Amino acid sequence: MTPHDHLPHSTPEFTQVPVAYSHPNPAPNPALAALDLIARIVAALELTPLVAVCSIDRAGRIRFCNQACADLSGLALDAVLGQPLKALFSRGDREAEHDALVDEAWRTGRPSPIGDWHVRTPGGRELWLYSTLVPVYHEGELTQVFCMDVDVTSRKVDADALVTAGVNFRQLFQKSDDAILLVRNGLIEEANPAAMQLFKCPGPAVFVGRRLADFSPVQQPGGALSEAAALRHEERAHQQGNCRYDWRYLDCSGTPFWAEVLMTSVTLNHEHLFYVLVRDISVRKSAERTLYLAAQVFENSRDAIVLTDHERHIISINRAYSEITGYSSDDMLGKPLSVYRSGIEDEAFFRKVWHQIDTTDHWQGEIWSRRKSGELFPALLALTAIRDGHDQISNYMAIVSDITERKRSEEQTRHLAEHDFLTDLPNRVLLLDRLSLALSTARRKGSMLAILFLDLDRFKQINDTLGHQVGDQLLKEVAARLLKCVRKVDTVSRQGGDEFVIILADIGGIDHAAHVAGTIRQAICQPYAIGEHALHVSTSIGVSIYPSDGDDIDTLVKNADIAMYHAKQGGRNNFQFFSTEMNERIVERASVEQGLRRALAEGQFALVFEPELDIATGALVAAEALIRWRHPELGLLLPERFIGVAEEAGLMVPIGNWVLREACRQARRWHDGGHTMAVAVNLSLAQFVQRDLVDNVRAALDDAGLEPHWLELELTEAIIMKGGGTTATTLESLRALGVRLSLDDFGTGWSQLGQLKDYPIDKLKIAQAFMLGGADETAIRTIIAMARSMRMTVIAEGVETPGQLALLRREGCDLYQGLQAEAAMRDGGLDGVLQ
Ligand SMILES: Nc1nc2c(ncn2[C@@H]2O[C@H](COP(=O)(O)OP(=O)(O)OP(=O)(O)O)[C@@H](O)[C@H]2O)c(=O)[nH]1
Repeated sequence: MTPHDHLPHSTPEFTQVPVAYSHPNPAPNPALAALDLIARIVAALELTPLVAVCSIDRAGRIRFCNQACADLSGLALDAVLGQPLKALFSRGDREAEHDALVDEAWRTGRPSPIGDWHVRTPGGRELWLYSTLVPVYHEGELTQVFCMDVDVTSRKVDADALVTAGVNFRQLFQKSDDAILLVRNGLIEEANPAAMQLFKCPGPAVFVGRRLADFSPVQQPGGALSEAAALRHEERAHQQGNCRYDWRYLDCSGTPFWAEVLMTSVTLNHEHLFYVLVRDISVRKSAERTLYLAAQVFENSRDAIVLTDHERHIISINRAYSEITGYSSDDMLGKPLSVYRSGIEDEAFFRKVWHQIDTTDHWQGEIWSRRKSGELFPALLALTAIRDGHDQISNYMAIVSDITERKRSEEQTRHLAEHDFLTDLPNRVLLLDRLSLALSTARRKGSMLAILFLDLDRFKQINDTLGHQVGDQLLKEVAARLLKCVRKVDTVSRQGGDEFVIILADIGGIDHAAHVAGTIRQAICQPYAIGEHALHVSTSIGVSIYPSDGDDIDTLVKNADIAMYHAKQGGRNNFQFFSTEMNERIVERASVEQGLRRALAEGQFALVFEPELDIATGALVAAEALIRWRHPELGLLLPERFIGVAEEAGLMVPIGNWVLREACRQARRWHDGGHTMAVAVNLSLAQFVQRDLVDNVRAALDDAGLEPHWLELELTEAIIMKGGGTTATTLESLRALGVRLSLDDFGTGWSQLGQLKDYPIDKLKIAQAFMLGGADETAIRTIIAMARSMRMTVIAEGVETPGQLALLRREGCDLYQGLQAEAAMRDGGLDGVLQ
C-alpha cells in the first residue's frame, strides 16, 4: 500500500501543498519540483521502517498509516484506517495534552514541537515515541495532520540507566568510606569527603590541581623515591587496567599514615584518568608490625620458647630452644610436650601444674630439664595458655630459661653467707639452722644429741707472738682436724675467733659425746707444723646434751659455753659436761679407761677357766678362758664392769691379744702337766675385724709352743654378721691356720642354717638362755639335730641341774659347761687342774 491508495485525491492534489516546514502560502509556481519532492518523501516515509507515519482528517480519523506505524502499534493496517489516533497509542494521563497539540496543529497550521511521549499500544507494550504533528495543506486548505513517530524506547531506557548509574556512582563517590580521588593528566580533579577526612584536609580545594606525590613523603619506607615509585604504579595501572599497592602518605598536617591504594585506569573521551581508591591500613600495618615484632621476639629471645596447639602438641620452637636443649625443630614438631620431660619430676607434679594452668592460665616454677645429650639442667619454666577470640584455649606457650648459672651463683652466695671465710666451716647462721633440724629430728625420734663448745687455749699468745697469719693457718688446721674427728652427719662450725661449736647428731649416749670430746682434745693437742714453726695448742671443751641440758637451741648452746668455761677453769685442755651428774659418770669412765691402760701395762688382768666336759665320758676336753681384772683398789672385777669402757677406748684389741697369748701359754702348761685339752678363747668384734688377727693368733700359738688345733676361737653370731664381706675369708684363714672355730651363744641371733653351712665352724655352743628357767627341750633338740647334720660338735653352757644334764645326754649333746661341770670336776678330784 502506498499513500496514494489512501489519499482521496490523485497525487496532483499535493502540487500546491507545502509539506512540513514549508510556509502555508508558498509562491505560486515552482510547483512541479516540489511535487516531485513530496512524492519522493512520501514514498520514503511509506517505506521507512524507522519512522511510523499516519495521518488524520478533521474528524480525527486515521486516513493514512504506513507499515512501520502499524507494526509499532501491533495492529493490522486494515484495522487502523478510520480509527481515532488514540487507537494506535494511548498516552495515559497525557492524552489531553496530545489532543491539545493536535487541535493546535489544525488551528495554527504549524507543526507541533518535537517531544518524547510515553505510550501504550493496544497490545499493552510500553513505548517511548519521539513524535511530531505536521499539518498538510491541499490546495491551500489544511486537510490532514501527519503524525510522525520514531521509536526511541531502547535509547530512552539506556539513557535512564545511564542517569541512574551516574546518580549511583555519585552517591558511591560521596558516601564511600574509602577515599576516592579522580586524577586527570596527573592532577587531582576531584576528591570525595572520605578523602578529606583521611588526609585531614579542610576542603576539596586542597586537592584539586595537585599531584598525588604532593601527599607523599620524599621516600617510601623501603627507600624508594615516592615520585618515581608513583610513576611506576601509574604505568602499571595504565598497562594492566589497575594496580594495587601499599603506600605511605602524608596527611595535610604532615603526619604519615599507611594506605592500600587501588589505582584504576579509565579512558574517557580519549583521555586517561585514574580513579584512585585509598584505604587507611594503619591498623593492619600496625598489626603486621606487631606480628613481625612478636615473631622477632620469639625467634631472637634468649629464652627457649615452645608453642603447642591446644592438645599440647609442639607446633613451633625458637632458635634459643635449639641452642639450649640441642633439639631441632625436626626432633620436636608434632610431638607431645610431655615427651621432653626430664623424668625428675613425677606425674603428680605435672598434674598439679596443668591443674593450675587450667584454672589460672599460667604456671611458673623451677624444674629439671634435660638436654638432647641427656644432661640435666635447672630451668625456670613459665607455661601460659593462649586463648582465641572465643575465649577457648588455642595454644600453650612454654618459656624455658636455663638457670644453671643463676643457681650456681645463688649457691655461691648462699655458701658465702653460711660459711666462715677462713676455714670454710659452717658459720653461726648455718649452725643454728642445722641445730634446729637436728633438734626436731631428735625430738621426733626421742634420741639424744650433743653440743660441743670448743675454745683454743691461749690462742692469743700465738697471735701475739707469731702474728695473725700464723694464727689463721693454725685455725685452718684445727678446723681440718675437727672434721676428721666426727661423722658426716655431725656439724663442725666456727663461731669466730678461736671458738668452734660441734653438733653430734643422734648419739647413742653421753659416752659417745665424751668419746668424741676426748678424741678431739687429743687430736688438737698433736703438734702443728706451720711454716717453720712447730706449734702446740690445746682446747677446752664444754658439752651439753639434749634433752637433759635443755631443749632449745639457745639453752643448749649457752650451757655448752658454760661447761667450756668450767673446762677453762679446770685448767684447760680438758672437757666438761654441763650437768654434774654426767660429769661424774664421765670422770668415772675416764678413770676406768686410765685404769685399764695401767692394768695392761702392769699385768693386772687374769684368766679363769671354765671346764668343758664330755657328756658321755665325763672327760675334761677343754676349758674356756674368761678374763678378770684384779683392780688394786676394787678387787677382782668381772668383765661387765670394764669391757664397755675398753670397747669405747679402743682397748679390746690389746686386751684380747693378751688373753690369746695367756690362754695359749696356759694350755701349754696343762699339756706339759699331762692334761692335754683345748683352750677356748672369746674373740671380740674389734679383734675379728683387725687385719692382723691371723698373725696375732699365730704369734700367740708360736709364743706358747701350742699346736693350733688345741686353740678354739669362740665367735658370736653378731660378730660373724658384723664382720661384713671379709667374714668368710677371715674364718677360712683361721681354719687354714689349724685352729678350731666355735659359734658362741647359738640360737639367740641370726641362726640361719643355710648361711651357717657356708662357714667352717666346728662347734656350736647352745646359748645359756635355753637352759635358764628349765630347759627349752624343743629348741635344744632342734639345735643338736642341726649340728649333727652339719657334723659339728655341740656344747651346752650354763648347765646348772642334773635334770638339764640328763636332757642333754638324752638328746645326744656332746659337751657341757656350767655348775654341773664344775661339780663333776670337784667330784672327780680334777678341780685343781684349772686353777
Ligand atoms: N689469727 C686470728 N685470730 C683471731 C681471729 N679472730 C679472733 N682472733 C683472735 O683470737 C684470740 C682469742 O683469744 P681468747 O679466746 O679470748 O683468749 P685465749 O688467748 O685463747 O685464751 P683462753 O681462751 O682464755 O684460753 C684473740 O686474740 C683474737 O684477736 C682470726 O680470724 N684469726
